[in-house]
Amino acid sequence: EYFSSIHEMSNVFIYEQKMLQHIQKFIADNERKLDFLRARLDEYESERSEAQQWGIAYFESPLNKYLLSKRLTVDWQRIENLMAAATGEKPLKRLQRLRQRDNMPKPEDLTGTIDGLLRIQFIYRLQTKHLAAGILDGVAYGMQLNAKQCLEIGQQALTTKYPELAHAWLLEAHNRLSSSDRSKLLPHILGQLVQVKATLSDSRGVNSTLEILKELEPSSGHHHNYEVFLQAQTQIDDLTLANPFKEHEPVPEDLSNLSHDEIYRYTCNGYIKKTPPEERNLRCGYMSETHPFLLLAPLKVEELNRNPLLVLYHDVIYQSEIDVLNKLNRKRYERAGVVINSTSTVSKKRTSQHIFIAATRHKVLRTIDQRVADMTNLNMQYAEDHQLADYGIGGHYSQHFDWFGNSDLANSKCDEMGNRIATVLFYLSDVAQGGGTAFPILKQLLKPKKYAAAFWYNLHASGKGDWRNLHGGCPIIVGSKWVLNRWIREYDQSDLRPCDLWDDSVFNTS
Ligand SMILES: O=C(O)CCC(=O)C(=O)O
Ligand SMILES: [Fe+2]
Repeated sequence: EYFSSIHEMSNVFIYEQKMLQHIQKFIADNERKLDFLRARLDEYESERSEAQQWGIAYFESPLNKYLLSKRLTVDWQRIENLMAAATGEKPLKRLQRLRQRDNMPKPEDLTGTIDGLLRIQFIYRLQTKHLAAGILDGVAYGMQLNAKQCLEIGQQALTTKYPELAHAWLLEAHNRLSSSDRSKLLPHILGQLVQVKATLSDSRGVNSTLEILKELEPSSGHHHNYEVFLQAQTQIDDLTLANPFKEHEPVPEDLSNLSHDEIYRYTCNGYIKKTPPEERNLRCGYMSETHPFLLLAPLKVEELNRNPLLVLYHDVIYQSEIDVLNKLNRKRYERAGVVINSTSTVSKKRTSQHIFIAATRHKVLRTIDQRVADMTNLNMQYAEDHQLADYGIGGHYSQHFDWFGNSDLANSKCDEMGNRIATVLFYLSDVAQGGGTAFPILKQLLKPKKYAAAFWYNLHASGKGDWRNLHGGCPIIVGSKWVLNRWIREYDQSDLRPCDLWDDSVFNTS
């Protein structure tokens, strides 16, 4: 979807360093040329002023005649050639080549970046004035956005689906106007505000604004005087102060009656969570019951939900194993980069990158699977390939079920291995801010914790998909996220998780 992987960003950051060197070369080449031309200018001027002192007698000397004719032929020709020559072509070509590289951000990546930022702002209810001041969810990053950048974000918020955020960004652009960009940007801000009003079906103050905008148009013949600007200025206040509104909708008092999108959002941002009485019965401790080996090496397990079961195992993957996964990941990734050369494919890969690796590829993958078998008491012979996923800034995976529904069944995704009975999700990295795994119906938000793994069943004992395990990866605010999915299939689990006609979903009403 967009330019987001930290790996790619650091690559193009290095290219930018080279691009700076090419500008330096370009400037140096041109300066040398200008220095040469300046020297000739001085030289010819002094020769001419000498000639002028001589007067007409100057031309009587054959030597002077020679000098003048030489100048006007050979020397001036050289100067003409030099002036006509494209100087700095080489650094320019090199610069262009760098900018044409596949992994350079394209215009659609820029809009994607802004979309990601708006999604983060919307989901985590971040305030525009904080974002513009470089504060992300309470953490200050020591940078500021200028009026023009705020205007650009506001414009895009309007074309996407966030008119309230557009409004807030346009006001922020207005607050951040400097005296030098005021005359240029103010009309744009006002024009966009009028469109926001139209989107919000609020016509108050729109007509008078349109009149002012007409006055501000360069073609209107009016000189841009201070008066009109003052009017425009107060118009912004009229447009907004008269109609104060919130950039984020108020949090509903009753969070139990919302759409899937909304409960997911309120779980990501922490408004939906278990109450202390709901948490009271959950256990936490060392698990040693599933496998004899675990009596020797018990696993630290935290129960996050009882029915349906959702648990988090701590410290169940090692750094040495993550290092191997990283190598396997990188190799595959580079190869994919060579095969895929159409731009859209490249930009799609940037959302969050998923790759599947067969357990046969490396011993470590089989060791991990043995541990998963101990953790889940399930048979790993019928599991899908290991799936590694990378998320960058703003990267997310909206709410979904891991089990296959009827349409997937029809597509025969659910082959002889059956449906996905359970999921084990390993966190291979910490995430600085955001990026939790949200289970809105279970009211749980799992913060990625490196070396930990979440485990849950996707199916009821009857084999029917359990919709209570609706979940998703919340957008990353700061940092990147790397996970490993183990999807375990139904086939051959009957000894371990006996099939049952009994369907526990009937106890859950909604
Ligand atoms: O990244 C996450 O937190 C969730 C990932 C997930 O649900 C999936 O890959 O199916
Ligand atoms: Fe999932």
